[in-house]
Amino acid sequence: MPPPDLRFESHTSDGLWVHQARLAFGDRVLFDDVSLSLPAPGWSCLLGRSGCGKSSLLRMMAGLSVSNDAHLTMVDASHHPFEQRIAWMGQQDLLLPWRRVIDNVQLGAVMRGERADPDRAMALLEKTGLGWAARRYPQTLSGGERARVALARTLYEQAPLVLMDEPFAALDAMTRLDIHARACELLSDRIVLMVTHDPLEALRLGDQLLIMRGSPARIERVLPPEGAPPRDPTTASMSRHHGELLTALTELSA
Ligand SMILES: Nc1ncnc2c1ncn2[C@@H]1O[C@H](COP(=O)(O)OP(=O)(O)OP(=O)(O)O)[C@@H](O)[C@H]1O
Repeated sequence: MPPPDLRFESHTSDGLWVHQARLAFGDRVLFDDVSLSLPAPGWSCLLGRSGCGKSSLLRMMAGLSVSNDAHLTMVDASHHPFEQRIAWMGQQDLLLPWRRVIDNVQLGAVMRGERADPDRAMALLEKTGLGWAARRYPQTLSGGERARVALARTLYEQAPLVLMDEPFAALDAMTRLDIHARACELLSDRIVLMVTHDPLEALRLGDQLLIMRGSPARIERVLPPEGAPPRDPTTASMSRHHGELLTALTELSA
């Protein structure tokens, strides 16, 4: 049997735009009339001080209810509704302990009542280096291995837009470097918007860095160092950019 085709046609080659995003809780306006543009394909990393509304913006883009006073418009060239075209990866892997790893990868299809594709799930596990773990249960895996299962599950969803809320925050530095490289390769055909608190992670992965600042917050676009992601974190240029970004973020927090 031929291997499953893991290529992906996004139909969003012109990028994706968010317009007029507004979020308020009562009198407290977190952001208003915020716009951002996400390249397709490409990684955008969203940074900003704690509480400025990064996760809320991501949740709003995912169509989740955040507040009675929350609104945004999302458009891309396809003009298809976004509900079926978004994958989510958060800090918690949300793997079901009573299902084997391969069944966790296919969970979305099962929950939607669709026919699962075990060959495709297996091929994605192989791609994340976890083919050997397909029949294991999640609790028998390390944190880094579980994160790779969650990545395979995200990839299983053929969604052009992948929203990530600090997906690698709980991992140690070496495990993070490894999963950065894998995620970068495997999600290279998607539009990724990732919230992160780690400037180095943003510099390593981002095609663009978006910084939320101010009250109400607005979004500033910062270009990362030259070179294609995943960038080597040990170069002098990365160290310099890391320092500059940390300073900028510290100033924002003052
Ligand atoms: N239901 C709610 N009612 C009132 N305030 C809320 C509600 N949900 C969130 N907030 C507030 O909205 C603000 C933005 O929260 P959000 O989690 O989006 O921030 P964030 O930038 O992602 O923060 P962090 O970086 O710490 O995760 C916070 O101050 C939070 O307390």
